[in-house]
Amino acid sequence: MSAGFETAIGQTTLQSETLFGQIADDIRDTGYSILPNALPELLIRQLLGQVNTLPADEFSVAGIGRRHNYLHEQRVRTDEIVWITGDTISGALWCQWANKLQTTLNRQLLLGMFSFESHYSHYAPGAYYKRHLDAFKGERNRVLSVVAYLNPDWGDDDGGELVLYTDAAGSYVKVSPQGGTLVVFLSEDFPHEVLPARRDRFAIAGWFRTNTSTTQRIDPPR
Ligand SMILES: O=C(O)CCC(=O)C(=O)O
Ligand SMILES: [Fe+2]
Repeated sequence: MSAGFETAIGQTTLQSETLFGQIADDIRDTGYSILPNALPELLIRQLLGQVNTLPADEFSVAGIGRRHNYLHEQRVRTDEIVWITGDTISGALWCQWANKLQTTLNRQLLLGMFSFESHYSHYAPGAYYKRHLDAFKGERNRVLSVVAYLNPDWGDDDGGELVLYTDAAGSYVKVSPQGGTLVVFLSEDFPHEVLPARRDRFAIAGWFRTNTSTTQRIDPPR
């Protein structure tokens, strides 16, 4: 590992503490946080580098729901995903970053987050994800959603915005999937959708979960 790399990581660690504090404040105040230029540039470069070298056959058509009720529902979403593991350098850096966020938010907000799962997503031109919730009330499963965008130079005409509905009256915030932008929100509280893009759109979607293990069933599955 070069000295430059270590320095870069050192710098991002300091910035991360400020950033994580900001996310905690936002979640406490409104339940969501939208921060442009939030992810360390080095991390974005690494993640985009990896997603761009993944062979096409590693992506699978995304489904709705988990395990037994896993459906391929063309009408709801048309993106393709690859689950992220810590087995690659970029995957490990991302999981390390998410882990630090988890620790800070657990300490400041007492959310009881226990594990993290995330995937790369690729939306080909025209692909979309219709309005949905990432978790259902009462399940206490996915607690917090995190979306990180990897697209350099995303233009106003490129589409592909995330629309986050912020109240029952239908107010919303539109977020451009510009590289480095981070969106964090309480999974049960914010319906959202992804509008069709005019160019390839790369992102990471991740979820912090609580531990709902019983003696019969180990959850979350790995
Ligand atoms: O890519 C995005 O902007 C959001 C993706 C999303 O909502 C999901 O994967 O559940
Ligand atoms: Fe979602």
